[in-house]
Amino acid sequence: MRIAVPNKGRLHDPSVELLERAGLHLVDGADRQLYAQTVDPDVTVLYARAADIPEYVADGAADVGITGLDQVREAGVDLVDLRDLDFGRCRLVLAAPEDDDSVTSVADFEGGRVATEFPNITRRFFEEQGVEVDIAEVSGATELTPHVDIADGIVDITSTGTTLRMNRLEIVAEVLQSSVRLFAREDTADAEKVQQVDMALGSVLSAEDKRYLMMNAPEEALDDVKEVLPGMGGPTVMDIAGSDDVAVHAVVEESAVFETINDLKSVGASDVLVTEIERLVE
Ligand SMILES: Nc1ncnc2c1ncn2[C@@H]1O[C@H](COP(=O)(O)OP(=O)(O)OP(=O)(O)O)[C@@H](O)[C@H]1O
Ligand SMILES: O=P(O)(O)OC[C@H]1O[C@H](OP(=O)(O)OP(=O)(O)O)[C@H](O)[C@@H]1O
Ligand SMILES: [Mg+2]
Repeated sequence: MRIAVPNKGRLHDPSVELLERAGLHLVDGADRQLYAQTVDPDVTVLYARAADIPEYVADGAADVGITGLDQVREAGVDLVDLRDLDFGRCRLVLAAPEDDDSVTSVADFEGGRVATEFPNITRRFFEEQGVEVDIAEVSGATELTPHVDIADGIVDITSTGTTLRMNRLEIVAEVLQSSVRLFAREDTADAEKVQQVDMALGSVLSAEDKRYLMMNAPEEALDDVKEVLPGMGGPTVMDIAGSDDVAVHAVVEESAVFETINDLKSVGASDVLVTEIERLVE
């Protein structure tokens, strides 16, 4: 099975890190190679540009791919969106110069010109809105084009909004919300290996916002301890040799840890350890 992974750009590092954390260690994963083997002899990584990954998966060069939803929509291929991997979160927006009052709505662009690295998404967006525009395809620095009379506005990626602000552009409309996903083809989505990879990636994401709590508690405090533990299922309780205390282990939402520890202390728990969880297969 072959996974297409961004070879460079901002998606490369987090994609590789996620695979590593999922246990799919790259054994000859030197950067900028075309292929890398993983610890699973049946799983190979194919490095490709984020923008080419949708085609690679659609054509069968890879079985699954990790890339942005924006790239899949732009490529216009029909892939199965298996899982949101929770990074590369951004929005594609239509934006225009702050000081240009002639383009403050989508309809204002009628007969105008829009510069973008995403011509297909942009064309579909304006078609759906029933607005006719010329599209100028550019390959970078899109934000400059309205200031040099190449376009009236742009369709481009924004996340923090810094780039738009720096270029004195304001958002006119949202075109697409994107994030990085695991994509498969219709005919690979149910394959056993694909499901295993999907589950492994999912187990990393599920573990991210959880913590593993370990503590000691007097046996008679056990009911109170259980009461204040909001965890998944019941806690694991173990005898401690030569002690009247028991050891209690539980998985707790990270957001609840602070409050839970205070509650645990007040019902008599001691020696509370909080650790991160690498993976959680539910
Ligand atoms: N500012 C951002 N915040 C969050 N995600 C982003 C941002 N910019 C881009 N992305 C996501 O990352 C994807 C790839 O962007 P990136 O800039 O790494 O690639 P690229 O510019 O095509 O790289 P290159 O041209 O160097 O191969 C985008 O399609 C989008 O899904
Ligand atoms: O809202 P912001 O946080 O400012 O992010 C938006 C910017 O991020 C991306 O560029 P990137 O940094 O990937 O540079 P690139 O143009 O070289 O791809 C995108 O093309 C925008 O220019
Ligand atoms: Mg970029």
